[in-house]
Amino acid sequence: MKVVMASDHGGYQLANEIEAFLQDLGATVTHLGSKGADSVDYSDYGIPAAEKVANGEFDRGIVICGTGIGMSIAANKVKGIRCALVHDVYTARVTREHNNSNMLAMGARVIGVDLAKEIVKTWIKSDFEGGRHQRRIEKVANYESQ
Ligand SMILES: O=C(CO)[C@H](O)[C@H](O)[C@H](O)COP(=O)(O)O
Repeated sequence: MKVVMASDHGGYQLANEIEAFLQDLGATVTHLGSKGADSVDYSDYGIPAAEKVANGEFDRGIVICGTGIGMSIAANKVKGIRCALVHDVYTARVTREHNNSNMLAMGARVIGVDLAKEIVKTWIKSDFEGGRHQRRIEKVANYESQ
């Protein structure tokens, strides 16, 4: 699986941990940055990451800022992106099964490294169930296309 990552100054430390963790899981990871403590704007990193998922260059995207909120809002502005802001293992699984989320957002100022790794592992390994959920995400996609 090819995964693109993005973070800002609030998320880069957790993002570095998650990048290594994803590689241990067997994923091919590209981290667009930012990778340091200098203050940056999450939109400058989150939107390019989302575009690379939307255009098929990457299978999934993981974006991390202080809260995860800015990154998730930015990513979800890109057509075709279903970015889920997740801070627990249950919704990590269900957002794959029900929403077919193609991006995951987390807040490094909200959760710790161990929980973030559990969330990422669950999200990577869970599959979309289709059926009634396909109909629902299609309705969202149709609205997005108007
Ligand atoms: O959480 C975020 C956006 O939703 C960002 O990661 C920022 O860290 C947050 O907005 C705080 O920004 P600051 O410049 O570090 O105060």
